[in-house]
Amino acid sequence: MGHSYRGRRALESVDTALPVGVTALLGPNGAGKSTLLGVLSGMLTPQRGRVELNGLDPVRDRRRYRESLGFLPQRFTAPGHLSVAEFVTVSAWWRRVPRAERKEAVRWALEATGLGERARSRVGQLSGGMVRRVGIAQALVNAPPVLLLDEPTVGLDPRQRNALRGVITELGRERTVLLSTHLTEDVAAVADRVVVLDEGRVSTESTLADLTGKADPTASDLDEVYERLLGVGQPA
Ligand SMILES: Nc1ncnc2c1ncn2[C@@H]1O[C@H](COP(=O)(O)OP(=O)(O)OP(=O)(O)O)[C@@H](O)[C@H]1O
Repeated sequence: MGHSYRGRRALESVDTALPVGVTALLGPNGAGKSTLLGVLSGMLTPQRGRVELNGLDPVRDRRRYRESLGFLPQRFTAPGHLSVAEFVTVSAWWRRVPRAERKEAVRWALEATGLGERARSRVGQLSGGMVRRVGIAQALVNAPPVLLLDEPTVGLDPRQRNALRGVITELGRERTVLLSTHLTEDVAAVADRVVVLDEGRVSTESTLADLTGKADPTASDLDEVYERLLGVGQPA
């Protein structure tokens, strides 16, 4: 599938299937990562080709499509007057978490993102990193089979980044997680597979082990491979 903004091609032709597990989406600035995640989330409609998620079409099956995924957009915002718990509860309602399960779902999502203590804080009074965590909590709240996370670790402090990596690894055991990142540390810590986008095309699609020739590659192993693949040095 492909996508253009006012005639300018941002995604050329991407044809990929996403298995269960964590796939990291890598690529230089402007490669089309956010556009791809936007199209997969159903927020952007591809001008060419189609998207399907477990047999669901984002337009034809709008409601069920939305319920089967969680999406953290690159520029996540939330109404400042709501408390963290209120906002995540509204997200749970929107994604049709049954009323009887909503409280527990919100508790779990806030716990997973380290927001348990901030449940009553107003979103408008939180720091940038905290708002990012709220964005991750709303993506997780219905424990969807597919999670799309656009740069989830940006703005998080090191402790939270590590905690979130643990949560993502856990979620990836049974779900499909696609996350974009510029940090090879994120990739080494959580990913099973890597998709590299370059100028709107998939230039590489591989397991981490095949890509690096190592069973348990480190971030610097990945930096080396990345440099070789794109000839651009480290991810921007
Ligand atoms: N709303 C928009 N209107 C016009 N052009 C856009 C828009 N959003 C993105 N683009 C263009 O589409 C291309 C792909 O952008 P995209 O944000 O998908 O890349 P990215 O890989 O996520 O980049 P980054 O790593 O910087 O976040 C870029 O050339 C960008 O300038």
